[in-house]
Amino acid sequence: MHAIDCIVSAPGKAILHGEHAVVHGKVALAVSLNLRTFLRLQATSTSKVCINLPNINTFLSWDVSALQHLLQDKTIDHGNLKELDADLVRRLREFTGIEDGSTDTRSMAVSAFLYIYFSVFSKSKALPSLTVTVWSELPTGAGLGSSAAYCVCVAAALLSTQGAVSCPLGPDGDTARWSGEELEMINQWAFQGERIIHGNPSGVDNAVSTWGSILRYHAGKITPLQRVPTLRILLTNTQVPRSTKTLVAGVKDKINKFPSVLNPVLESVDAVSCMCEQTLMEMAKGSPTAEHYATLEELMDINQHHLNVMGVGHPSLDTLCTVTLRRGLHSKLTGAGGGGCGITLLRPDTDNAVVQSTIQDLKDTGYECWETNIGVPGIQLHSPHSIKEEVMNVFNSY
Ligand SMILES: Nc1ncnc2c1ncn2[C@@H]1O[C@H](COP(=O)(O)OP(=O)(O)O)[C@@H](O)[C@H]1O
Ligand SMILES: C[C@@](O)(CCOP(=O)(O)O)CC(=O)O
Ligand SMILES: [Mg+2]
Repeated sequence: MHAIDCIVSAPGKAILHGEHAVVHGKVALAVSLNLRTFLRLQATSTSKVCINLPNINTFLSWDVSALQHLLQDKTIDHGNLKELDADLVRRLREFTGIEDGSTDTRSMAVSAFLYIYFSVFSKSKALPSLTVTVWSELPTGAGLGSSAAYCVCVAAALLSTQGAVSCPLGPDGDTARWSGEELEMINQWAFQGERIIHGNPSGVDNAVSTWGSILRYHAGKITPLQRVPTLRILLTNTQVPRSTKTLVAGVKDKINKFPSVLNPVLESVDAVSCMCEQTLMEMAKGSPTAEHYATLEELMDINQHHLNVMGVGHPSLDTLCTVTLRRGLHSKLTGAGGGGCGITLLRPDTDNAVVQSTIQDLKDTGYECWETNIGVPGIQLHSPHSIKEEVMNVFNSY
């Protein structure tokens, strides 16, 4: 089979409320971020599948014939996106030598790519020869959904090149989006990749990366928030590395150990998400008041305490909260926690001098910090001339 060239990009996300609780069926609110992952797929005639992942210093290739061998006598149930195909996972492990439960960056990225590649192309007569290069503006493993943006890009590019979804870019178009039905398919395949990387993902990250904007996510149900006030958010990366898979597993262990203690905490997080949603809707209807912002700030403080109770806090995140509170600003971790990133809510009238001093305080602590834009579009298809020079330069160096 001959693949078709394409370039796609998908955004990262910040979870306003509900991380971890969402894995256990509670409500989460999440927003897309203006930091994107870009993927270029090139059809080749080298009889090889090559992946270039410069963010994680991984450059690998396999002979298509060896990959074809792995699929021998294997039937893949394409309709079953409810769970991972355990036999395919086992074959992949044997082929790559990656151990079960591995949480190292390279193993997870390679396994997720190969899993989606095999599943998508196993229907085709022959596996295609191609080169995939992925480069991201997102920090990897820092709570901003880089794994989901990666999986959404891989799923969209492979499904497009296979023909399972269209290539909606016209001859003169710069960027294009897929139909709702096609996005649903991309999202489901990306979720399979997230299962490899997160172990037991809720699906909120891949949903935001696929659809973009601001979403309420509850037990697989995705509801875009129609009207929200403009939110100003400061993002801080504590630079403390952590693994989502390990943190998610740790919360599950705690719930199993102390169900009567942890279940009410999850219920309370659910209430925080719902109250935040309600407040945002009220703010969008009329003119937002200082009281509305005070409520949003208090909810952030409460949820940060919940997350500490779940065991996903970190001294670096405590420092973030303390440093920002000295300037009157409220913060919480975002994503899986254990280090990684936090968000700080700014009011529309927060003085620029206060913002700049806070950013400086956090930089002095050794953190990266910047004001971000939220609510950007989800997965997109790009023409090569619409891609930023910086990204094209990365692509062209492989
Ligand atoms: N640009 C990228 N290139 C290759 N792998 C990536 C990229 N972005 C994310 N990943 C994969 O996702 C993993 C990080 O996922 P995770 O621990 O869920 O953190 P987060 O999603 O918060 O960034 C990395 O270890 C890697 O396997
Ligand atoms: C902790 C969790 O709620 C979000 C994880 O986000 P991230 O991988 O840390 O960006 C897990 C999930 O929803 O699958
Ligand atoms: Mg992730």
